[in-house]
Amino acid sequence: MLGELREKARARLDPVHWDYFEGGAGAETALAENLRAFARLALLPRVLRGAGPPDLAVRLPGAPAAGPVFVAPTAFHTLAHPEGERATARAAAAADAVMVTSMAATTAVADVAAAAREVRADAAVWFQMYLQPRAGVTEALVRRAEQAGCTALVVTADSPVFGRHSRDDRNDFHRLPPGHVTQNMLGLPGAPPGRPLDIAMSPELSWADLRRLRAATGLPVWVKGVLHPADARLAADEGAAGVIVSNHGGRQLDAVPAAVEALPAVAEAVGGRIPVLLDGGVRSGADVVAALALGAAAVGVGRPVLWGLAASGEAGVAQVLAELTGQARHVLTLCGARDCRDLTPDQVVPRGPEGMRRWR
Ligand SMILES: Cc1cc2nc3c(=O)[nH]c(=O)nc-3n(C[C@H](O)[C@H](O)[C@H](O)COP(=O)(O)O)c2cc1C
Ligand SMILES: CC(C)CC(=O)C(=O)O
Repeated sequence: MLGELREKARARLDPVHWDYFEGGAGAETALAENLRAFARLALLPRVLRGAGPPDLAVRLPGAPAAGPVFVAPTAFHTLAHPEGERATARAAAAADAVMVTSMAATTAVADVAAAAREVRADAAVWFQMYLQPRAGVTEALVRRAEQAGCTALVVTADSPVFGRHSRDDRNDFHRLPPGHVTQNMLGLPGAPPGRPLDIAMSPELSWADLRRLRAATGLPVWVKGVLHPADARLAADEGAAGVIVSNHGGRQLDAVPAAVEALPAVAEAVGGRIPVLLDGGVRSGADVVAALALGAAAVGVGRPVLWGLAASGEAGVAQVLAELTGQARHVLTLCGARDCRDLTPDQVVPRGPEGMRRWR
């Protein structure tokens, strides 16, 4: 089903925009590995545990009762569908999925949050941001997110520079076509009148900037793009609400491991002090359950949401979230789990003859 939506999206989209959504950095090794790494994993169910139908609700800072699948932040949804992020937000709210809206969204955060709340008064919308070096910009964005009613901030830390997306270079796709605007970037300090401020990436950022952000807001602050266990430990020390293990869908450093391969060491380093989320390559309920068993509290999906949106707007995103959540429920039941936390890392083994080695 996801495959069908993907093909429908490909057929509908301008090939240049398809390449932007679908592509990765460099040779697209990390992008491919995100999928291959899940394919290399098998699940070991437990039996006769009297578990009953699983309870899928997860409890996170900024989302007290959401499903285990969230919408990872992706830019430029109006390129996929005229209703853009509003359609995504409505589908996410209806599915109890946290929507992380991007600072590079083509709909203002206030409008994204309002669309979600039309569907559910307590819908969780989080705001993703790249900390901005220009004075006052980050603060202004934080105020907008707070005023919009966002319940958490997500700081993307894996982007000290823009990733080099080979397909975008080939297509010379480096700015939005007329009619599409990064609405969050309008009217900020330094923005040209009537035009959005360019998003800046800065290699100068440090934990001190995260500290400043935390001092400037009462919202929980997640750190996205953590792969090294030592950084996960630092994030916990620094008071982050949680970390998101992610290689940015293979769009930043191409030499990194698959997200799910980085997850176990991060979960171990954090030792339950803060929740760990994961995104990158999640395409099935079995992928969701494998990540939960390896220590994720919930998992994000990026491209599948864009496929749904491009294929059929809000209904397409709803289909993607329903499919993944429905599969996850089925797989949890087959694994004998009561809920999303009732799984252990020993229930995930490598596929192939080596998989069961530890029990021999
Ligand atoms: C088209 C596209 C745009 C993205 N834009 C952002 C963004 O604005 N901010 C961000 O933190 N991550 C961004 N990401 C990364 C996603 O949040 C997420 O890490 C990734 O898509 C997960 O992998 P998946 O697409 O395999 O599910 C983007 C990813 C894609 C595919
Ligand atoms: C506007 C970009 C910075 C969005 C992004 O993070 C990406 O395309 O991966």
